[in-house]
Amino acid sequence: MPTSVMNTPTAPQGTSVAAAPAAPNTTSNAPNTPGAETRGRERQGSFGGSTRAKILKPFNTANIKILLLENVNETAVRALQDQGYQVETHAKALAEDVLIEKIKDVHCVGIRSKTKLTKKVLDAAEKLGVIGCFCIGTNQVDLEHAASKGIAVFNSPFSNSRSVAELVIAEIVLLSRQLGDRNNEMHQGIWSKVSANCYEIRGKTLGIIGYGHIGSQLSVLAESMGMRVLFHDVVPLMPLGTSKQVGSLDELLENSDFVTLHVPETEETKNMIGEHELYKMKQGSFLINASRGTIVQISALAKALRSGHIGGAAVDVFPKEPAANGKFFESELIGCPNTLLTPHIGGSTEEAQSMIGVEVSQALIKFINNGTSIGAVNFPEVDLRAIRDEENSIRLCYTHANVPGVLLRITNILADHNVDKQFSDSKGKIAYLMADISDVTPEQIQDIYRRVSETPTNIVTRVLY
Ligand SMILES: NC(=O)C1=CN([C@@H]2O[C@H](COP(=O)(O)OP(=O)(O)OC[C@H]3O[C@@H](n4cnc5c(N)ncnc54)[C@H](O)[C@@H]3O)[C@@H](O)[C@H]2O)C=CC1
Ligand SMILES: O=C(O)C(=O)COP(=O)(O)O
Repeated sequence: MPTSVMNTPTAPQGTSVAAAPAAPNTTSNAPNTPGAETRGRERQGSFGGSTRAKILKPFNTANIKILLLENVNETAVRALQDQGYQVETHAKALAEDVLIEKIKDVHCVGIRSKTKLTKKVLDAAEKLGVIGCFCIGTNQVDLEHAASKGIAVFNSPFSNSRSVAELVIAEIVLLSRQLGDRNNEMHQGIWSKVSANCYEIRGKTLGIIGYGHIGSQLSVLAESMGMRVLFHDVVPLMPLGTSKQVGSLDELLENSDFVTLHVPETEETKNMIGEHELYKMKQGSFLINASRGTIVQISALAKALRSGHIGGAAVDVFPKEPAANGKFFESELIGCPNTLLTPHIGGSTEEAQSMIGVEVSQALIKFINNGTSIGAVNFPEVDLRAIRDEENSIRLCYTHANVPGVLLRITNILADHNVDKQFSDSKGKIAYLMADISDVTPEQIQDIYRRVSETPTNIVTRVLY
């Protein structure tokens, strides 16, 4: 059972904000930064008129350690520091052995698409309670294993969608005009003015595979450029504008001038585009991949480009990407005709990174301070309305195995207390219960904590004051 600042109270001396109980390995009992406290109150507002909402917190927030990797945006660093947390930042992804050492005693880790949080890495994380993916994709995290350890994972589901969609629009025009090749030639001092096989995109058909946040945004932009849009998705979706959902992947491939991929990396999407699919595509058509590198078979694509069957490709993501800027990149696609290669920059804009920083840091703060798991990708989504700002009121957050009989056990533990409100939900093998309890003495808090955390189904028990 992980014991950490985030989940283990010891000897409460009171329940007010300033006198929050010390965590087990706490050396200082300093109160929160006053700024954070005031801001928190403003955010939560008044509660039922005269009574304010209570600012919940996991003990002394200065004890919460956050590790941010891969140059997570400054908006997030500031927001987390404003809460009084200790924040360590790194510009790059860390090598696995370094990560295993660093992650040992942090309560929260923030990553982007490169850091692999595997079972091995997660098992080394003794105190980890929450992960923030400061991106859309969450395939780099072993989500199920994280959930089994009571670790909630949050991402930013759409803050960089527009940036990806705009990049793809640009690439459609660039491929259609062979701009990558012309640009390379000019940089080598070669003047080569050609119009053969260069086209307007007006009236051409764009085939979108995966009509989610990015695919649907792209659909609107492409139609405004005069394109016809077809899409393929595993679920029936409302077509935007005059776009049309087709019945199969093959139908999309056979009828599109441009094919663009916007699916997540899953068992089903790995190697989704190989030789068979490329040769289903029209002669001279174009392929764009800004989803995940494993979705397209690179050797097959290189072959189809060199043979001229595929007229050009724009590839932003690769099965193996260098760990950091300046590291060597190699791919069979280097040197292929009319092929645009970019270093995974689909979501790399100032706007997107700043919005992602705000969005994910807020989700992390809400989970750490309030127990709120709304928006978690691997965890039951649970929230309660604000707790009354009264001494002796607490919030119990209980992550447990999703098996019969648990709620009865918890009800028995809480039977003699005043449970103001309670909500619980489950996802797969785990469940999460939040309960606000009033009029409890410090001794009773200890007793509730001990009895709940000793239940056989316990994964993580936290008490917030
Ligand atoms: N290059 C970059 O920098 C970025 C890449 N991405 C990648 O783009 C992916 C898509 O992003 P969003 O549009 O936000 O995701 P989303 O979850 O909103 O949409 C994905 C769509 O794909 C569909 N889908 C899933 N499996 C499918 C299958 N086998 N066949 C057809 N459709 C399938 C889903 O039903 C859904 O509609 C992300 O998972 C991420 O990997 C996202 C942002 C930036
Ligand atoms: O949002 C995503 O899924 C991306 O692929 C963007 O990744 P990044 O934050 O640029 O490492």
